[in-house]
Amino acid sequence: MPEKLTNRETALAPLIEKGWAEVDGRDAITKTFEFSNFVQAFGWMTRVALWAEKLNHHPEWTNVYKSVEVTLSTHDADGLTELDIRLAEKMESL
Ligand SMILES: C[C@H](O)[C@H](O)[C@H]1CNC2=NC(N)=NC(=O)C2=N1
Repeated sequence: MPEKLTNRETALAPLIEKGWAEVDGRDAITKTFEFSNFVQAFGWMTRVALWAEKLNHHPEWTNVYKSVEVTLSTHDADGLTELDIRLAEKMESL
């Protein structure tokens, strides 16, 4: 069972700088990624999906044309854990 973040502010700071935001009323983070077209957006989702499966940690996300709105939280912990930080960092690097 993953543990909730203890170093919350420190762990979130680099992601906030990259455009992630805390979700109101829920222990989760969100970011909308914008791409140049649908194929770029869906290609990125495909790469993220393979990593999500490898990490056994899955995003909540919605794709509309060339934008992907992502919310990350750990359902098993009912809040943010290190897994959300790792998946967010992976999303930034792909
Ligand atoms: C059984 C399996 O390990 C769990 O259900 C995993 C799968 N992916 C998951 N993804 C997310 N975001 N939160 C979880 O708690 C979670 N749990």
